Amino acid sequence: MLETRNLSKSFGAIHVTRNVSLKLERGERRVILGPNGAGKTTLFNQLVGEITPDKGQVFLAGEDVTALSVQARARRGLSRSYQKNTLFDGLTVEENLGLAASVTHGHWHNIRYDSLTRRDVQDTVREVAEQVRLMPYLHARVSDVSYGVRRQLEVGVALATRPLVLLMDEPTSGVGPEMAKGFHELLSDLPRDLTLLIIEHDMDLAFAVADSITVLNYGEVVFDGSPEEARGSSLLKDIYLGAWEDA
Ligand SMILES: Nc1ncnc2c1ncn2[C@@H]1O[C@H](COP(=O)(O)OP(=O)(O)OP(=O)(O)O)[C@@H](O)[C@H]1O
Repeated sequence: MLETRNLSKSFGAIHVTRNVSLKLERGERRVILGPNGAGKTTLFNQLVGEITPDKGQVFLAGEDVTALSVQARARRGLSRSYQKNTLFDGLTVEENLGLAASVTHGHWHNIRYDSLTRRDVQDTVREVAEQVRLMPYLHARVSDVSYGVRRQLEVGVALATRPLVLLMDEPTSGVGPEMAKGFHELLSDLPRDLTLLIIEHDMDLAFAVADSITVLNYGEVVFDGSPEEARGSSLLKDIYLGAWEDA
């Protein structure tokens, strides 16, 4: 469903992505681990089209999308849930989901005042709100909800675009342990045919959600395997030092 072949990117003399080849099957849930500066976010930026690789290719559902824009990739089903603020604070949770769903359903005209009343948009909003557990917050203004609810909404907005592949960059960063646990459950309950690629520092999340784990170090894939194999890997213990004992 999502594949990279020998993806490489340098900034000046620094090789941030080195010949990265990944292959995610439809419905696979892959977590990318790696120490700070390993090149995880830069890899995501190349997958979605924000950064052009120096070398290599990106394939989405079998199509070479390397030369396509962010928007063209999004239209083909590649969606990213952003860590940075991409929500409309002055609107409600429902309106934020509705705007994303409106675009998906092609209601570009008079987007705020007309399209949100449409049946197809409302159905998508309800379905997504249930998936990301936002039903109790639908009518709350985004500026009034907690940080954790905002994180859920960011995932919801991405889901409302009906993606084939969803990329998430540290979805639980900054939320407390209780909230993070709820988030793991939420991710585990997402539709099984949705392909997920998640950058994560939190080992609990990685092992709870992943079918497979890829580890980057200095821009290079140093491990690709199951969570069980990852747990047994001495190489990864070396890379992460004490972090594994906390997992
Ligand atoms: N636009 C840029 N210009 C120059 N160097 C960059 C640029 N973007 C990233 N880098 C460098 O590339 C390296 C990898 O950064 P990246 O953010 O991809 O790592 P990361 O694995 O996501 O790290 P973190 O876990 O801290 O988010 C870092 O050394 C960073 O300073």
